[in-house]
Amino acid sequence: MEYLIGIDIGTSGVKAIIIDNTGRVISSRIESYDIKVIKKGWMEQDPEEWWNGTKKAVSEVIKEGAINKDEIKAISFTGQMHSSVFLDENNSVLRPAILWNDTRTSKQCKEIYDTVGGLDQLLNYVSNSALEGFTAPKILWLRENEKQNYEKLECVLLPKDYIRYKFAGDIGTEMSDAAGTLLYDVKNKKWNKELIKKLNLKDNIFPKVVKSTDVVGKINKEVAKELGLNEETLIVAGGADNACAAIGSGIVENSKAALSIGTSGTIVAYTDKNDIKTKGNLHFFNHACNSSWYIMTVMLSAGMCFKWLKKNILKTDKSYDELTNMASEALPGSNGVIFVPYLFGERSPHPDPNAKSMFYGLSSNTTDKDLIRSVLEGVSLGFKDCLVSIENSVDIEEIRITGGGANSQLWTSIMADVLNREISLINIQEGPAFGAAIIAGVGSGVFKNFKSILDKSVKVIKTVKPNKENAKLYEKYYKIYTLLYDNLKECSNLLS
Ligand SMILES: Nc1ncnc2c1ncn2[C@@H]1O[C@H](COP(=O)(O)OP(=O)(O)O)[C@@H](O)[C@H]1O
Ligand SMILES: O=C(CO)[C@@H](O)[C@H](O)COP(=O)(O)O
Repeated sequence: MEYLIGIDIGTSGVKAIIIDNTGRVISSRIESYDIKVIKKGWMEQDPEEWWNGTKKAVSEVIKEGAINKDEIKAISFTGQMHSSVFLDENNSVLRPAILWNDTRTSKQCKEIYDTVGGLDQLLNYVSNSALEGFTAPKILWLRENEKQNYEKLECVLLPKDYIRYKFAGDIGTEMSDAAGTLLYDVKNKKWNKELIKKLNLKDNIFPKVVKSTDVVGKINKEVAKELGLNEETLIVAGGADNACAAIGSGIVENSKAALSIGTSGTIVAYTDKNDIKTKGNLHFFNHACNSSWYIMTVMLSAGMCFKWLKKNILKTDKSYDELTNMASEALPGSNGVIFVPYLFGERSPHPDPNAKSMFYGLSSNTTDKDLIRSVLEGVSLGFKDCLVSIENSVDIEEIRITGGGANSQLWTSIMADVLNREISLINIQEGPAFGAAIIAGVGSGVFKNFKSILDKSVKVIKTVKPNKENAKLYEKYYKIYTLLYDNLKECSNLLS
């Protein structure tokens, strides 16, 4: 038997999983860590914590899997996108990593637009708009605020590439993570030297870019010894977490999309075309398979809204299942209440840090059941807003739902009704780590290609059809939902 390890450097922890050469998950382990909130909007993590977490998670997952370590053929990596690891000439970390959800760089985003001459020009360069979370504004921030660190800066890496460096000693990245830096020419697959020059950034700090499935070396002898792994274990480049989550859901051909109700909410749609026009309200990144691309929307708070309602408003110890049972007793439409989910501002389809969340339509008859249902409906309306934008660029025939929210029958049926689309549930809920293990398998030759192994291992286990009557009601709610953002934009700006 041959085995493969996938490692996901997530925001709340590192997850390691082992799969076998049929794509079956053998064991899975998470080691959690925290985000350091330095001050409002400043989010950091120490790469050393990722590394310690990784070593623990890998040791444990091997123990739990009870497999012969010599049969582990390859390891690959995935992780949070955009977060910056700054290295000096000795490849030592210069300062804690600035994370993808850090918003300290609004000034630098404006500088990027001013320097290149606006959104259209930036889209011509890198196919994406300047968002605070992306890597480029973080490098500009370092240059302006920590001059000494910028002077010592020799390389910028993404989180999973730093961990890959610790495993193999190889400094580099691959296309799907390079795409999220805002300095990579996504269409033509190379660093955009012209943009790097315009921004007057050092041009030697961007590492070589390989394909996700490239074998970048063998495991470093000391790490092999420490983790008890065979020195012949291959290290495969890997991919960004959203690309790997898409692979792990079988999104490897046109007209398929994955919709994830996690802490944030994403829709990722596959495309083999490099000329997608997005107006900057969608992300357009390189995929980690088939030399393709994907279009993505990101809602900053999706499942987060439900967690917030449970903890901050209802202040209850009831489980999510108990709460959704309560919500199922409220009628569709939540007794006239519409929830707008912009708890952290929003990214898609409105890149607007000032966007505000609200319950609209509260009355003296509103119950806690209505509030819970309205949160599930409001988050689903946010997904509808994203889907409408994506479908202006590509056609989607199949939507596969994943993430914690997909555990709820009620939420998935509300989603089907709001989107007025059939939704598929799949057997794999391992997320990006599973995609990384698949990449390890394709890269090391254990699997022939992505499609053949994913057709075998990722199966649709259920389809949820929309209820026509509810869909009609939610069509009306969607109209009101979009009007709420458009009409209250000025008030939201005034309140910010
Ligand atoms: N049984 C459930 N019913 C409804 N929602 C759930 C359930 N379990 C988890 N969730 C939702 O999923 C969210 C967590 O999603 P998950 O994909 O596990 O998180 P992350 O994106 O942080 O990895 C929770 O905040 C909650 O909103
Ligand atoms: O910013 C993005 C994508 O553009 C996020 O999806 C990050 O990639 C973080 O992912 P998690 O660790 O929260 O899953």
